[in-house]
Amino acid sequence: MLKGTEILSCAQMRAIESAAMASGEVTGLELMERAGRAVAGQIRLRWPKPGRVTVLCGPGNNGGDGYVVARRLHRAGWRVRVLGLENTPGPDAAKMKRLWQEIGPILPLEANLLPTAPDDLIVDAIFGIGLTRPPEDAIAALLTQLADVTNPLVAIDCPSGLCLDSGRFLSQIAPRAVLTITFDSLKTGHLIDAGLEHCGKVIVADIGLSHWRRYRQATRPDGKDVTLPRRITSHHLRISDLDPDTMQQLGKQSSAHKFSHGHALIISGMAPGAARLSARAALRVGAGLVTLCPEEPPLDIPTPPDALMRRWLDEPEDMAHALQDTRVTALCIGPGCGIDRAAALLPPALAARGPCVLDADALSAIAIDPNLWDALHDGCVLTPHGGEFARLFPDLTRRLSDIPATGPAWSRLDAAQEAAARSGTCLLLKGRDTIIAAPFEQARIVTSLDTPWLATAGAGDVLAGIITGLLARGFNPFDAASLGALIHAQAARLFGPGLIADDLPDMIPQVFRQMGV
Ligand SMILES: NC(=O)C1=CN([C@@H]2O[C@H](COP(=O)(O)OP(=O)(O)OC[C@H]3O[C@@H](n4cnc5c(N)ncnc54)[C@H](O)[C@@H]3O)[C@@H](O)[C@H]2O)[C@@H](O)CC1
Ligand SMILES: [K+]
Repeated sequence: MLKGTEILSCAQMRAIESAAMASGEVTGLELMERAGRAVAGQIRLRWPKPGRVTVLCGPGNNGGDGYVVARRLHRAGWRVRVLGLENTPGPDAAKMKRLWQEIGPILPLEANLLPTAPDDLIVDAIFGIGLTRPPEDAIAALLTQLADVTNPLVAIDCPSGLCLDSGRFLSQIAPRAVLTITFDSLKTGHLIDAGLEHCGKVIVADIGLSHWRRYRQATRPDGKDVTLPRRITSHHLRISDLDPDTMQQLGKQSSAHKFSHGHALIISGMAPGAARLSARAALRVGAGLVTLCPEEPPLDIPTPPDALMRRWLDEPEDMAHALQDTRVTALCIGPGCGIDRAAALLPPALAARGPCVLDADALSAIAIDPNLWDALHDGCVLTPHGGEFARLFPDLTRRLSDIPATGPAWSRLDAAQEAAARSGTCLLLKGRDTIIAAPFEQARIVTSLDTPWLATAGAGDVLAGIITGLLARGFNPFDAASLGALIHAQAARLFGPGLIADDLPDMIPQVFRQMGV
């Protein structure tokens, strides 16, 4: 079963930590020592020669981790400066602070004391998952300055000011880390919105909590009650997460024939190149047959690929007629279609209630016609980019653009999940942090920060085609959309610079080979 790596919310992380401590098998102090040890270890791995480091320690346990890092780097021969706060932190952090004070002083946590030498490392241990409101006064000034420094910045749990539930900054200006070390699991904010860009490389350190992540009993056998972690609701999906069943399903069996892999119809319209890109992608991803459906009679169209079939589809009745063929297993409407043509063809297309990708002009048509909206069903996959999402869900987009005053801030993940619930369809919100949400399902995130060349005309048409091809082959909408996003990003990654949308479908065989399909 397609799954991915669990992502936790901050509340889930806290619940797991509480469950671990309530068990009596580990203390908060021990967890803090493990966390600090993991961070110091990662720093020494990447900067093997001891240098100079300034550790910025905030008011809570994130700061406590910072004091552990300071102690451990000092022990490893680093020249360590610590900037911290006077107010007494919680008991564990206070203990770690005292242990550091036996080694060295604590300077005030002020912007003017940031290092001036450009090579000095900075460890950001000001705020982690405990940030609940925008930083103020001296800390706000320090974060502003921190956003400007060019020194390598290592963040403990996250760059300070980031809301780890939403990936949005509660501070006005955000520091940018080269390396972030987080604990036990990724949090949503590492993967979406500004967090994706500002965390740098994210390392997940195992601090021995995984047992309690799976823990589901309210009372342990020894009679102790523990706080239950809430259900895991989202996953990060990467090529390495694919399971043998999915890979087998992506492959083709020697006994199968073309109809075993479905038949996709791709509606073409005023910009036929877009639909051809979708159709080519649907073929490459393994649909048995793909038919391009233009509005003019396709008497003599010499455009490749020759493997494409063509069928004239003009009036709504033509669509209804085409969908009576039970061998048609998926439909794609939107790329280059034209809003009027999409609006005319959508009623019979949706009435057939088969698997269907709705992209581009189909989304614009749905945004202005409540009847089309009402006809959506759970076989549909909506694939909006930010602008199309804003037309479909203006209120959700407004919430995303409001400056958050408290954490957890409303996130792109929240928006995609709410949109999927409202529409009753699977929804794929495109971006470098593509979010795939389906009603009553866990959401998935596919990241592609390292594929800037995907920002090119036609890339979305290819994605729509890949998903349509996978739907045609029998993948359910949630899996088809998730795998589609994954294959699409990997195709761009493998091609690299110079990519145009036409290249993407032809990279799919290489993606499959790399996956081991
Ligand atoms: N969850 C876990 O399993 C573990 C967490 N650890 C660390 O503990 C951190 C969480 O610690 P805390 O809960 O103490 O929270 P933080 O250390 O992230 O934040 C410190 C405190 O600052 C206060 N605060 C929030 N917003 C503020 C603002 N704008 N201005 C001033 N003060 C503000 C809050 O009261 C919060 O408790 C994690 O990020 C991680 O670094 C580790 O020590 C070990 C294990
Ligand atoms: K931090």
